[in-house]
Amino acid sequence: MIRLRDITKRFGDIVAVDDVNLSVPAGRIHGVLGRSGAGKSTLLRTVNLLERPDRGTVEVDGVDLTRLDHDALRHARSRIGMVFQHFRLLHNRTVAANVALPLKLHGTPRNLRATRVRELLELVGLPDKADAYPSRLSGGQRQRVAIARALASGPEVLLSDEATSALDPQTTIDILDLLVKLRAELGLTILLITHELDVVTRICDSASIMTDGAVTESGPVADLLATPGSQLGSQAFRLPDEGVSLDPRTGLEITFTGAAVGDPVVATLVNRFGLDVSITDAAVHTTTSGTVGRLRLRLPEGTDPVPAVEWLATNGYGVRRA
Ligand SMILES: Nc1ncnc2c1ncn2[C@@H]1O[C@H](COP(=O)(O)OP(=O)(O)OP(=O)(O)O)[C@@H](O)[C@H]1O
Repeated sequence: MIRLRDITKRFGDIVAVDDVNLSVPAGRIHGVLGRSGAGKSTLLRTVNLLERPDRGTVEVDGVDLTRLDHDALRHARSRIGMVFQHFRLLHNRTVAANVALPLKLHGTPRNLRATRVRELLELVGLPDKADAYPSRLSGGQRQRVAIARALASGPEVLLSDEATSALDPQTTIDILDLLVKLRAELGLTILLITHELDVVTRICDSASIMTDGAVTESGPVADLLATPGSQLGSQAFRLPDEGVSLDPRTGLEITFTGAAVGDPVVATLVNRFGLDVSITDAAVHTTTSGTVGRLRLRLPEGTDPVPAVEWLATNGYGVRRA
Protein backbone atom coordinates (compact mmCIF):
# COMPACT_ATOMS: atom_id res chain seq x y z
CA MET A 1 0.00 0.00 0.00
CA ILE A 2 1.20 3.49 -0.84
CA ARG A 3 -0.29 6.63 0.68
CA LEU A 4 1.02 10.07 -0.19
CA ARG A 5 -0.43 12.91 1.86
CA ASP A 6 -0.12 16.63 1.04
CA ILE A 7 3.13 16.15 -0.89
CA THR A 8 4.82 19.34 -2.07
CA LYS A 9 8.28 19.48 -3.66
CA ARG A 10 9.95 22.66 -4.87
CA PHE A 11 13.13 23.23 -6.84
CA GLY A 12 13.90 26.89 -6.23
CA ASP A 13 10.94 28.79 -7.63
CA ILE A 14 9.51 25.74 -9.41
CA VAL A 15 6.76 23.87 -7.62
CA ALA A 16 7.36 20.44 -9.17
CA VAL A 17 4.74 18.70 -7.00
CA ASP A 18 1.95 20.78 -5.56
CA ASP A 19 0.03 19.39 -2.58
CA VAL A 20 -0.61 15.92 -3.99
CA ASN A 21 -2.64 13.24 -2.23
CA LEU A 22 -2.62 9.78 -3.70
CA SER A 23 -3.37 6.26 -2.45
CA VAL A 24 -2.68 2.90 -4.05
CA PRO A 25 -4.19 -0.07 -2.16
CA ALA A 26 -2.11 -3.25 -1.85
CA GLY A 27 -2.02 -5.32 -5.03
CA ARG A 28 -3.37 -2.57 -7.29
CA ILE A 29 -1.80 -0.82 -10.26
CA HIS A 30 -2.07 2.97 -10.35
CA GLY A 31 -0.91 5.09 -13.28
CA VAL A 32 0.05 8.75 -13.19
CA LEU A 33 -0.39 10.33 -16.59
CA GLY A 34 0.80 13.76 -17.60
CA ARG A 35 2.81 15.81 -20.02
CA SER A 36 6.53 16.36 -19.86
CA GLY A 37 7.36 18.59 -16.89
CA ALA A 38 4.07 17.89 -15.09
CA GLY A 39 5.94 16.56 -12.05
CA LYS A 40 5.40 12.82 -12.51
CA SER A 41 9.02 11.73 -11.99
CA THR A 42 9.45 13.96 -8.98
CA LEU A 43 6.26 12.57 -7.43
CA LEU A 44 7.31 8.97 -8.09
CA ARG A 45 10.73 9.59 -6.60
CA THR A 46 9.19 10.87 -3.37
CA VAL A 47 7.76 7.37 -2.76
CA ASN A 48 11.21 5.94 -1.96
CA LEU A 49 12.48 9.34 -0.86
CA LEU A 50 14.93 9.65 -3.74
CA GLU A 51 13.33 13.12 -3.61
CA ARG A 52 12.51 14.18 -0.06
CA PRO A 53 9.31 16.24 -0.15
CA ASP A 54 9.33 19.72 1.40
CA ARG A 55 5.96 18.94 2.92
CA GLY A 56 3.74 15.92 3.41
CA THR A 57 4.07 12.28 4.42
CA VAL A 58 4.94 9.13 2.45
CA GLU A 59 3.46 5.92 3.82
CA VAL A 60 4.45 2.56 2.35
CA ASP A 61 2.86 -0.51 3.93
CA GLY A 62 1.78 1.53 6.91
CA VAL A 63 5.21 3.04 7.66
CA ASP A 64 5.79 6.78 7.29
CA LEU A 65 9.16 6.87 5.51
CA THR A 66 9.69 10.56 6.20
CA ARG A 67 10.14 9.78 9.92
CA LEU A 68 12.70 6.99 9.56
CA ASP A 69 16.37 7.29 10.42
CA HIS A 70 19.06 6.38 7.90
CA ASP A 71 19.23 2.63 8.65
CA ALA A 72 15.48 2.15 8.90
CA LEU A 73 15.02 4.01 5.60
CA ARG A 74 17.60 1.78 3.92
CA HIS A 75 15.66 -1.26 5.08
CA ALA A 76 12.32 0.25 3.99
CA ARG A 77 13.75 1.06 0.55
CA SER A 78 14.63 -2.60 0.02
CA ARG A 79 10.84 -3.22 0.04
CA ILE A 80 10.40 -0.81 -2.87
CA GLY A 81 11.70 -1.81 -6.31
CA MET A 82 12.12 0.66 -9.16
CA VAL A 83 12.48 0.40 -12.92
CA PHE A 84 13.44 3.13 -15.37
CA GLN A 85 12.95 4.10 -19.00
CA HIS A 86 16.58 3.39 -19.91
CA PHE A 87 16.95 0.24 -17.76
CA ARG A 88 20.14 1.40 -15.97
CA LEU A 89 21.95 -1.95 -16.21
CA LEU A 90 25.68 -2.37 -15.66
CA HIS A 91 27.02 -3.15 -19.12
CA ASN A 92 30.26 -4.77 -18.00
CA ARG A 93 28.38 -7.33 -15.87
CA THR A 94 26.38 -10.35 -16.99
CA VAL A 95 22.63 -10.50 -16.66
CA ALA A 96 23.01 -12.76 -13.60
CA ALA A 97 25.45 -10.35 -11.97
CA ASN A 98 23.11 -7.41 -12.62
CA VAL A 99 20.18 -9.23 -11.01
CA ALA A 100 22.35 -10.43 -8.12
CA LEU A 101 23.66 -6.95 -7.30
CA PRO A 102 20.96 -5.93 -4.76
CA LEU A 103 21.34 -9.34 -3.10
CA LYS A 104 25.09 -8.90 -2.89
CA LEU A 105 24.69 -5.44 -1.38
CA HIS A 106 22.36 -7.01 1.15
CA GLY A 107 24.90 -9.64 2.13
CA THR A 108 22.95 -12.64 0.76
CA PRO A 109 25.31 -15.68 0.62
CA ARG A 110 26.62 -16.60 -2.84
CA ASN A 111 24.77 -19.97 -3.17
CA LEU A 112 21.43 -18.39 -2.19
CA ARG A 113 22.08 -15.57 -4.65
CA ALA A 114 22.52 -18.03 -7.50
CA THR A 115 19.25 -19.81 -6.71
CA ARG A 116 17.36 -16.54 -6.36
CA VAL A 117 18.77 -15.18 -9.64
CA ARG A 118 17.63 -18.34 -11.45
CA GLU A 119 14.12 -17.96 -9.97
CA LEU A 120 13.96 -14.29 -10.93
CA LEU A 121 15.12 -14.85 -14.50
CA GLU A 122 12.55 -17.63 -14.82
CA LEU A 123 9.89 -15.26 -13.49
CA VAL A 124 10.63 -12.57 -16.08
CA GLY A 125 10.91 -15.06 -18.96
CA LEU A 126 14.70 -15.01 -19.46
CA PRO A 127 15.87 -18.35 -17.99
CA ASP A 128 18.58 -18.82 -20.62
CA LYS A 129 20.16 -15.34 -20.51
CA ALA A 130 22.04 -15.52 -17.19
CA ASP A 131 25.47 -15.39 -18.81
CA ALA A 132 24.64 -12.86 -21.53
CA TYR A 133 25.79 -9.24 -21.38
CA PRO A 134 23.15 -6.48 -21.60
CA SER A 135 24.61 -5.20 -24.88
CA ARG A 136 23.56 -8.48 -26.54
CA LEU A 137 19.92 -8.13 -25.44
CA SER A 138 16.95 -6.36 -27.03
CA GLY A 139 15.33 -3.41 -25.24
CA GLY A 140 12.50 -5.59 -24.00
CA GLN A 141 14.93 -8.19 -22.67
CA ARG A 142 16.96 -5.47 -20.92
CA GLN A 143 13.82 -4.19 -19.24
CA ARG A 144 13.04 -7.76 -18.10
CA VAL A 145 16.50 -7.94 -16.52
CA ALA A 146 15.91 -4.57 -14.85
CA ILE A 147 12.57 -5.82 -13.51
CA ALA A 148 14.22 -9.00 -12.19
CA ARG A 149 16.84 -6.84 -10.45
CA ALA A 150 14.12 -4.60 -8.98
CA LEU A 151 12.39 -7.69 -7.57
CA ALA A 152 15.55 -9.30 -6.16
CA SER A 153 15.04 -8.06 -2.62
CA GLY A 154 11.39 -9.22 -2.60
CA PRO A 155 9.70 -5.79 -2.62
CA GLU A 156 6.00 -5.27 -2.02
CA VAL A 157 5.95 -2.11 -4.09
CA LEU A 158 7.26 -1.55 -7.61
CA LEU A 159 7.76 1.96 -8.99
CA SER A 160 7.92 2.28 -12.75
CA ASP A 161 9.38 5.46 -14.26
CA GLU A 162 8.28 5.37 -17.92
CA ALA A 163 9.42 1.71 -18.13
CA THR A 164 7.97 1.19 -21.61
CA SER A 165 8.64 4.59 -23.17
CA ALA A 166 11.79 3.43 -24.99
CA LEU A 167 10.15 0.27 -26.35
CA ASP A 168 8.26 -0.51 -29.56
CA PRO A 169 4.48 -1.08 -29.32
CA GLN A 170 4.53 -4.90 -29.22
CA THR A 171 7.39 -5.00 -26.68
CA THR A 172 5.50 -2.42 -24.63
CA ILE A 173 2.52 -4.78 -24.52
CA ASP A 174 4.77 -7.71 -23.53
CA ILE A 175 6.31 -5.74 -20.64
CA LEU A 176 2.91 -4.49 -19.48
CA ASP A 177 1.60 -8.06 -19.53
CA LEU A 178 4.62 -9.08 -17.47
CA LEU A 179 3.80 -6.40 -14.86
CA VAL A 180 0.22 -7.71 -14.67
CA LYS A 181 1.54 -11.26 -14.22
CA LEU A 182 3.93 -10.12 -11.47
CA ARG A 183 1.15 -8.29 -9.70
CA ALA A 184 -0.95 -11.49 -9.76
CA GLU A 185 1.85 -13.85 -8.72
CA LEU A 186 3.63 -11.68 -6.16
CA GLY A 187 0.79 -9.41 -5.02
CA LEU A 188 2.86 -6.35 -5.96
CA THR A 189 1.50 -2.85 -5.57
CA ILE A 190 2.58 -0.92 -8.66
CA LEU A 191 2.79 2.84 -9.13
CA LEU A 192 3.77 3.81 -12.65
CA ILE A 193 4.22 7.08 -14.41
CA THR A 194 3.77 7.44 -18.11
CA HIS A 195 2.83 9.86 -20.85
CA GLU A 196 1.21 7.01 -22.80
CA LEU A 197 -2.53 6.75 -22.39
CA ASP A 198 -2.57 3.13 -23.62
CA VAL A 199 -0.38 2.07 -20.69
CA VAL A 200 -3.02 3.38 -18.31
CA THR A 201 -6.05 1.95 -20.09
CA ARG A 202 -4.41 -1.44 -20.57
CA ILE A 203 -3.16 -2.32 -17.07
CA CYS A 204 -4.03 0.33 -14.48
CA ASP A 205 -6.90 -0.17 -12.04
CA SER A 206 -6.87 3.52 -11.21
CA ALA A 207 -5.15 6.63 -12.51
CA SER A 208 -4.32 10.23 -11.75
CA ILE A 209 -3.70 13.01 -14.21
CA MET A 210 -1.00 15.51 -13.28
CA THR A 211 -0.90 19.04 -14.63
CA ASP A 212 1.67 21.63 -13.49
CA GLY A 213 2.53 19.65 -10.36
CA ALA A 214 -1.04 19.06 -9.21
CA VAL A 215 -3.31 16.04 -9.54
CA THR A 216 -6.25 17.35 -11.54
CA GLU A 217 -8.22 14.11 -11.86
CA SER A 218 -8.05 10.75 -10.09
CA GLY A 219 -10.13 7.59 -9.85
CA PRO A 220 -10.78 4.10 -11.24
CA VAL A 221 -9.81 4.04 -14.92
CA ALA A 222 -13.17 2.72 -16.14
CA ASP A 223 -15.06 5.40 -14.14
CA LEU A 224 -12.88 8.21 -15.47
CA LEU A 225 -13.34 7.00 -19.05
CA ALA A 226 -17.08 6.71 -18.57
CA THR A 227 -17.47 10.24 -17.26
CA PRO A 228 -18.40 12.62 -20.07
CA GLY A 229 -16.05 15.61 -20.02
CA SER A 230 -13.31 13.88 -17.98
CA GLN A 231 -9.69 14.59 -18.93
CA LEU A 232 -8.88 10.90 -19.32
CA GLY A 233 -12.01 10.39 -21.43
CA SER A 234 -11.21 13.32 -23.70
CA GLN A 235 -7.69 11.94 -24.26
CA ALA A 236 -8.92 8.39 -24.84
CA PHE A 237 -11.78 9.37 -27.12
CA ARG A 238 -10.07 12.25 -28.85
CA LEU A 239 -12.12 13.89 -31.57
CA PRO A 240 -10.53 13.33 -35.00
CA ASP A 241 -10.17 17.09 -35.29
CA GLU A 242 -8.99 17.95 -31.79
CA GLY A 243 -10.80 20.77 -30.13
CA VAL A 244 -13.86 20.67 -32.39
CA SER A 245 -16.91 20.46 -30.20
CA LEU A 246 -20.11 18.77 -31.16
CA ASP A 247 -22.77 20.78 -32.89
CA PRO A 248 -25.49 20.90 -30.21
CA ARG A 249 -28.23 20.78 -32.85
CA THR A 250 -27.03 17.65 -34.61
CA GLY A 251 -24.28 16.10 -32.50
CA LEU A 252 -24.86 13.40 -29.92
CA GLU A 253 -22.15 11.70 -27.89
CA ILE A 254 -23.01 8.48 -26.08
CA THR A 255 -20.74 6.81 -23.51
CA PHE A 256 -21.50 3.24 -22.52
CA THR A 257 -20.01 0.71 -20.13
CA GLY A 258 -20.27 -2.94 -19.18
CA ALA A 259 -23.20 -4.90 -20.60
CA ALA A 260 -24.37 -1.87 -22.61
CA VAL A 261 -21.37 -2.33 -24.91
CA GLY A 262 -23.22 -5.15 -26.65
CA ASP A 263 -26.58 -3.32 -26.87
CA PRO A 264 -27.97 -2.34 -30.27
CA VAL A 265 -28.16 1.33 -29.33
CA VAL A 266 -28.08 2.67 -32.89
CA ALA A 267 -30.91 0.34 -33.91
CA THR A 268 -32.90 1.57 -30.89
CA LEU A 269 -32.44 5.20 -31.93
CA VAL A 270 -33.50 4.41 -35.48
CA ASN A 271 -36.38 2.00 -34.83
CA ARG A 272 -37.79 3.29 -31.58
CA PHE A 273 -37.24 7.02 -31.96
CA GLY A 274 -37.20 7.36 -35.75
CA LEU A 275 -33.79 9.08 -35.69
CA ASP A 276 -31.79 8.25 -38.82
CA VAL A 277 -28.43 8.80 -37.16
CA SER A 278 -25.07 8.48 -38.82
CA ILE A 279 -21.96 7.43 -36.91
CA THR A 280 -19.16 10.00 -37.02
CA ASP A 281 -16.74 8.40 -34.55
CA ALA A 282 -16.59 5.39 -32.28
CA ALA A 283 -14.00 3.86 -29.98
CA VAL A 284 -13.91 1.21 -27.27
CA HIS A 285 -11.33 0.76 -24.50
CA THR A 286 -10.99 -2.44 -22.51
CA THR A 287 -9.74 -1.70 -19.01
CA THR A 288 -8.94 -4.00 -16.09
CA SER A 289 -12.43 -3.38 -14.71
CA GLY A 290 -14.56 -3.44 -17.84
CA THR A 291 -15.14 -2.03 -21.27
CA VAL A 292 -15.97 1.61 -21.96
CA GLY A 293 -17.07 2.87 -25.34
CA ARG A 294 -17.95 6.19 -26.84
CA LEU A 295 -20.00 6.78 -29.92
CA ARG A 296 -20.48 10.08 -31.71
CA LEU A 297 -23.54 10.42 -33.88
CA ARG A 298 -24.97 13.02 -36.21
CA LEU A 299 -28.73 13.47 -36.07
CA PRO A 300 -30.71 14.54 -39.09
CA GLU A 301 -31.42 18.31 -38.99
CA GLY A 302 -34.80 19.29 -37.66
CA THR A 303 -35.40 16.16 -35.56
CA ASP A 304 -36.25 16.26 -31.87
CA PRO A 305 -33.71 14.13 -30.00
CA VAL A 306 -35.06 14.88 -26.50
CA PRO A 307 -37.10 11.65 -26.02
CA ALA A 308 -34.11 9.59 -27.19
CA VAL A 309 -31.71 11.51 -24.94
CA GLU A 310 -34.00 10.96 -21.95
CA TRP A 311 -34.29 7.26 -22.76
CA LEU A 312 -30.50 6.93 -23.06
CA ALA A 313 -29.90 8.77 -19.77
CA THR A 314 -32.40 6.64 -17.86
CA ASN A 315 -30.95 3.46 -19.34
CA GLY A 316 -27.45 4.05 -18.01
CA TYR A 317 -25.78 5.75 -20.97
CA GLY A 318 -23.73 8.92 -20.60
CA VAL A 319 -25.09 11.51 -23.04
CA ARG A 320 -23.66 14.82 -24.19
CA ARG A 321 -25.01 17.11 -26.85
CA ALA A 322 -22.47 19.92 -26.95
N1 LIG B 1 16.57 18.22 -9.78
C1 LIG B 1 15.86 19.22 -10.27
N2 LIG B 1 16.26 20.50 -10.18
C2 LIG B 1 15.54 21.52 -10.65
N3 LIG B 1 14.34 21.38 -11.25
C3 LIG B 1 13.86 20.13 -11.39
C4 LIG B 1 14.59 18.98 -10.91
N4 LIG B 1 13.85 17.88 -11.19
C5 LIG B 1 12.74 18.31 -11.80
N5 LIG B 1 12.74 19.65 -11.92
C6 LIG B 1 11.67 20.48 -12.51
O1 LIG B 1 10.45 20.09 -11.91
C7 LIG B 1 9.38 20.05 -12.86
C8 LIG B 1 8.79 18.65 -12.91
O2 LIG B 1 9.75 17.77 -13.47
P1 LIG B 1 9.52 16.21 -13.58
O3 LIG B 1 10.74 15.60 -14.18
O4 LIG B 1 9.05 15.68 -12.28
O5 LIG B 1 8.29 16.13 -14.63
P2 LIG B 1 7.79 14.90 -15.49
O6 LIG B 1 6.31 15.02 -15.56
O7 LIG B 1 8.34 13.64 -14.93
O8 LIG B 1 8.43 15.21 -16.90
P3 LIG B 1 9.11 14.19 -17.95
O9 LIG B 1 7.99 13.30 -18.44
O10 LIG B 1 9.66 15.08 -19.00
O11 LIG B 1 10.17 13.44 -17.18
C9 LIG B 1 10.00 20.50 -14.17
O12 LIG B 1 9.77 21.88 -14.31
C10 LIG B 1 11.47 20.22 -14.00
O13 LIG B 1 12.26 21.09 -14.78
